[in-house]
Amino acid sequence: MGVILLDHIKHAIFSLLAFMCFGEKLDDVQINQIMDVQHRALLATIRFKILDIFPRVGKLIFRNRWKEVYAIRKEVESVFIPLIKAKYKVERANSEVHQEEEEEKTSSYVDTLLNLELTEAKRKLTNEEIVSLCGEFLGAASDTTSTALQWIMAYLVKYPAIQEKLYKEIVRAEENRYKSITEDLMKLSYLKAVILESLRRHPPSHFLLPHRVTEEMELNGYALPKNAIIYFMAREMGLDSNMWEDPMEFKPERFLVDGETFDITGSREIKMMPFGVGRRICPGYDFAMFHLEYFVANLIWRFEWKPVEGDDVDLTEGLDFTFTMKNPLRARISSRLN
Ligand code: HEM
Repeated sequence: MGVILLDHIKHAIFSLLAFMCFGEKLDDVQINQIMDVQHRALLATIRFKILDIFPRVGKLIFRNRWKEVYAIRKEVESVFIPLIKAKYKVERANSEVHQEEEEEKTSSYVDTLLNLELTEAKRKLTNEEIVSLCGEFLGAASDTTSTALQWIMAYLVKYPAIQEKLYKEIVRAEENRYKSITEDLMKLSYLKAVILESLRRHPPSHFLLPHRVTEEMELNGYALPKNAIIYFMAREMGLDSNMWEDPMEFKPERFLVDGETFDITGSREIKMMPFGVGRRICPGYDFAMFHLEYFVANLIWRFEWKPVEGDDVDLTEGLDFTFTMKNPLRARISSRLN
């Protein structure tokens, strides 16, 4: 039969991100509630894209759609604001009593936002502004990371030799007992190569966010007028046969070049851009890489993953918010600890 992995991946990633965002270990009921409202808010941004095009006239013509947008926004606020207010109370109590201890504690995203002072406006952020920023954080981080993790696991299920090689690297690191989990992960070059190869083959976003040309210019003989909107084709870059040998093949070894670390930020050379590059690069790329390394290392270290009999692991892409697996990964999992 096998387990369908996607729901578990989504729940695990979302729980971690909600902890980073609100600084609380929320229970499953709260996590499901945030996931649900966040999902519907994201769907609304896609369904109601037209409202961006004619914001003023649209308010009259599409009155009912605007009502729906406000309703979903109110729902998001009703879930997020109590969590923000709870943080606010803790902040105040702590700053009155233990200011020094507080400085040493790890902050959540909401803590940072509560402390932020808008220097020009000389004010703090409102609760509603914090809700929007938390929504952006969870929206940008959750689907992308879950999608990437599912693709990586799909390749490891499909290619047992690659899974075995990765497992051996993880076990070696365990035996060597590096100082901390972060240090362990940094030394696992094959793990990093597997993740990079999967991001090259299946970047969760095929296009980056739209970028606007700020001044008229010429690029490779093409005239780009001021204010033109540019879409970068991230997926095509990773599959360019001028850059990559056998681009359709899954070969993590291509990222193991003489102990060199591949520069995902593209500051030396741009060969692929699953996170974008330059000034607008994904601000969470380092987090995302760390989370992927952490989850993949632990899932492979603890369990052996096999395809379901008669299922060859279908790598066809389908579109959700990101480019995910059309047929979600199913796998047979057995503990390696027996
Ligand atoms: C595998 C996981 C991820 C992938 C593939 C990914 C990819 C991207 C891409 C392609 C962009 C657009 C860059 C551009 O237009 O130049 C972007 C933007 C963004 N990402 Fe990520 N991302 C991931 C995870 C994360 C995480 C974990 C966070 C937060 C902790 C995050 C927060 C953001 C934000 C806030 C933006 C918008 C930045 C802006 O408007 O300039 N992302 N991401």
